Amino acid sequence: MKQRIALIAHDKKKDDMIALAAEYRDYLAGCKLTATGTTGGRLHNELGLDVERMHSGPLGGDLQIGAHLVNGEIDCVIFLRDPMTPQPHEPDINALVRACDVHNIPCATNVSSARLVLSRLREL
Ligand SMILES: O=C(CO)COP(=O)(O)O
Repeated sequence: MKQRIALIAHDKKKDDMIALAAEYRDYLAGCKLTATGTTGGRLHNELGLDVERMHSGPLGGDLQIGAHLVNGEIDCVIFLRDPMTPQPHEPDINALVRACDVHNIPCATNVSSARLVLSRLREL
C-alpha cells in the first residue's frame, strides 16, 4: 500500500521543505501526500507533486491533518516547524504533534530527522 505522508512547513522553513522534497521526489511521487495549504501549493507548483491540500495552517490546516491522523489515514508527518517565530496557531501545532504521540505516528520536526525517516520509509 502507498505510504500516506503529511508535509507541513512554517514560512521560514518552506525553502527547506522544497529542497528536502526535491531530494526525495521520486519516492514521494509514489506516496499519497497531504499538506497544509501553502506548503502543498509550493510542492505542487515547484516539484509537480500531486498533493491533497488542506487549509493553511493558521486557518486550521494542522487540525485537519490531525483529524486524518486520528482516523488512521496518515503514516508519517514531516513538520518543519520554525522554533524562532511565534505562531498565532501554536495550540493547533501542539495538538498535531500531540496526536502523533498519542497514535505513535512518526513525526519529524527538522530536516535531519526527516531525512532519516524518509530514507527508512523508502526502503520498506
Ligand atoms: O502554518 C503551518 C503549519 O502550522 C503551515 O501552513 P501553510 O502550509 O499553509 O503555510
